[in-house]
Amino acid sequence: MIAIEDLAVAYQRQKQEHNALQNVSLTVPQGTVCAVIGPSGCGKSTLLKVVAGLIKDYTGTVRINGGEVSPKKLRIGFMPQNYGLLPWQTVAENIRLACRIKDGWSEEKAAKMEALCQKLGLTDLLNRYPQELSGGQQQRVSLARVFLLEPDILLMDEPFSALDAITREEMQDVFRDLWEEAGITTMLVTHYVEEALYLGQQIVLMSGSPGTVAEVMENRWQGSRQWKTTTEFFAKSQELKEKIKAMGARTL
Ligand SMILES: Nc1ncnc2c1ncn2[C@@H]1O[C@H](COP(=O)(O)OP(=O)(O)OP(=O)(O)O)[C@@H](O)[C@H]1O
Repeated sequence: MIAIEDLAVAYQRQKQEHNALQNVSLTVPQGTVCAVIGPSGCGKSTLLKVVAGLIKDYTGTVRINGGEVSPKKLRIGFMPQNYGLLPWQTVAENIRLACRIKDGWSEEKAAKMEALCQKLGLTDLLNRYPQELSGGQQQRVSLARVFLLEPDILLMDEPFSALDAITREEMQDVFRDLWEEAGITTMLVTHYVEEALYLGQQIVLMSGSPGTVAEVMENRWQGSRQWKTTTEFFAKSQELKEKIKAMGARTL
């Protein structure tokens, strides 16, 4: 579980403090996906960086499974928008990387990696380098790496936004299938309201600036392909887009 209470973050710019986040409180229950949406610059990435332990200078409390945010003690899976692959390492080396650092390598991990690669269609690409792959393939490598790690929490910062619409939807399904098996507590930052409505059990709408939680919605249809084709889904998407537009931002 991720529990955030009264979080505030300020950045220093030109010798002045600028509040990026203020009064942010939210809870992500164990084994659920929380989708965070909101206008550009409202502090979504800042929020993820705090939970990832990358930003330590904040006020308020952030607890993961009841304890402090400690990347040394916890397994934190982080998927950035640009996939975060090392260009000088092959696909296989990239997938093994996080596991090797955390646990060393084992036969069990090798078997799990083989199964994941088969599921993700990566078996024939293992000796290639990231720059020899399409965006969708790179995204699959990034997913294989993070699911092989079996993290305590998974943080995804606009993971599918660099992909074309068809590949993006395909990758949402791939993620949904992997997540359903692993049930990892996940925070997903996205610009796409449809993605939030498809993948998030909880949808957190943030407003800026400083960024704060404007609304929290429960979404009991999460993960349902059928829900994506309903007029209700379309209406809900429009409603969310209007809310974000009303905050003075463009959304997709
Ligand atoms: N390192 C930094 N130093 C100073 N200001 C920063 C820094 N990083 C972000 N900011 C500012 O903090 C605010 C929140 O930024 P953040 O990247 O968290 O927003 P975001 O909601 O993720 O934006 P986007 O949707 O465009 O990616 C913005 O006003 C941004 O300009």
